[in-house]
Amino acid sequence: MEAVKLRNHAFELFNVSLKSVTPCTMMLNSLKISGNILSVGDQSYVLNNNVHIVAFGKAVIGMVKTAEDILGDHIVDGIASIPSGIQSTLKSFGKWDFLPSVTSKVKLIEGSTNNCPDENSLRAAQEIKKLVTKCGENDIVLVLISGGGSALLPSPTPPLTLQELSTVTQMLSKKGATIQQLNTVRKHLEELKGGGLAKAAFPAQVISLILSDVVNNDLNFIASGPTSQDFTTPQQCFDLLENFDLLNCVPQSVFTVLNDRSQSEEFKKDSESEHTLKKSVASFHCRNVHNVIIGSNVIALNSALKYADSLGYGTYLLSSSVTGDAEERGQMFALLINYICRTMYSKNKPDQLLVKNEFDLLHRGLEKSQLNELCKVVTEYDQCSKPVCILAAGETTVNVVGQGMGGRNQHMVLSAAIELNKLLETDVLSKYAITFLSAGTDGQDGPTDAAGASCDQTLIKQALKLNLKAEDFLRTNDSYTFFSKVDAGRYLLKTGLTGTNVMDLQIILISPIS
Ligand SMILES: Nc1ncnc2c1ncn2[C@@H]1O[C@H](COP(=O)(O)OP(=O)(O)OP(=O)(O)O)[C@@H](O)[C@H]1O
Ligand SMILES: O=C(O)[C@H](O)CO
Repeated sequence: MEAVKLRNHAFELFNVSLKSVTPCTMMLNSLKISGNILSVGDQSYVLNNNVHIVAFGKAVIGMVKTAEDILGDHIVDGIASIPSGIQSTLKSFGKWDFLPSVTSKVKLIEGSTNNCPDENSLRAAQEIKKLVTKCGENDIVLVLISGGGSALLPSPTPPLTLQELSTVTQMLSKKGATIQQLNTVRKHLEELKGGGLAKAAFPAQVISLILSDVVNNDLNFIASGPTSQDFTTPQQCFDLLENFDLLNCVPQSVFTVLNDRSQSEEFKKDSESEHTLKKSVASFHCRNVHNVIIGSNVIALNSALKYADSLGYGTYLLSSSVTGDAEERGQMFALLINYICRTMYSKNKPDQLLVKNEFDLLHRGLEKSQLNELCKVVTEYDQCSKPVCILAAGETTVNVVGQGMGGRNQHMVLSAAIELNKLLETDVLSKYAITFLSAGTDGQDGPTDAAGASCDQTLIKQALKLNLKAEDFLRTNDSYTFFSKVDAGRYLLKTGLTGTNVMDLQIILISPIS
């Protein structure tokens, strides 16, 4: 019973954190209007029925809606490239405040099912390019960007085709490339990325409002930095393809595009310095651009912490930038759960297994100071009989080798569950109710209909009773099938597309069994 209560709490915490990152709230905090003056951060713009909206990403539909509420008749026209099915999902969840009015001047184009660029998103990207290209210096181009923007703004440089672009990005993603690596390649294979949109919009005044889904909020990589100056090079793309052993697999046109780009003026060495000409060309086009990050996972984490506190948990924020291999991170979280249980169980008495646990965690990248602090707070919570809530967030990667269905969150949770099952042998875990949840705030983990999954220390044993061997599902990247089968799929978290996107959240809840 206790475990089910914790699982429900974890789902609630996740939903609360989603609410805190609704695009509407963040847009209202960022755009201020007084008379005909629009203020965005420290910049002001004169409004004169001169605003053109272009938007792309999983969270931009709600951003468009709020921009319309704020700017009203100043909006002339607009195009938004949004994920397939998002309007009907938002309607079915009653999220009317995310939906632009039927008389909206912004044309919504749905595309890129499962984050794969398609003809619809290609058309949206072409229309976006056309719209910004016709804008002059008195026009304001309001660019609304969120994660998923790369797939929703495909602009392959000929002779590369849309299909070939998809193939290359999927190959890299499945090999476990980070979003920075993936988007480095996209920036050199596509026209509108890496500052390309800013270039097309020049000389208009460009305001980019960006909801971050990238660790450390690096502008250059969110949706492949369409309005920010790029500092990567075609050579880096060759190196990446080589490192991932893909040089012999990618289509010939990839080499054509990268080679052409290497030879272009932008990348020729400036004879006077080691800098490339590219920097000055790009900074020229970006000088009219005001890029503003309007929100990130820190907001989501803080609201979850607050809610956990109101439920009576003692809370601790572990990290807002969890990266690395999902399977390894899953093991790390399991060890961390065990470490916390041991810390509480040992009541400050010498405990050799605790020392070993700490050593393992240090080995997996957690810092000594962090573990000391964690021990201290957990002991305090235990002394006043508080259950514990640890939160983390970020984006991991998976080296997909199998043919199964899954996503990085479900993969991580399955890996954690396997490790917890092994740790159960040490006997301390059985004295605590625990839940571990990892889920994507966009509501879609990989190409599945689940946002993520949760587990406790009994999951693997339950699966074994059904003749399901968790290790096999992990090896074949089939975590979704696994979670769908155990306990009638109750460990899966299904939110539908959420209309926001600030990476993934991890939630650990631990409570002593009374
Ligand atoms: N069967 C699978 N098992 C585990 N992970 C998978 C599987 N298939 C895909 N993935 C992982 O899912 C991720 C891609 O999912 P998706 O396209 O939804 O990315 P995303 O990061 O959520 O998108 P964006 O950042 O653009 O919003 C990659 O990390 C990929 O390795
Ligand atoms: O669209 C993308 O490139 C990713 O979501 C990172 O922003």
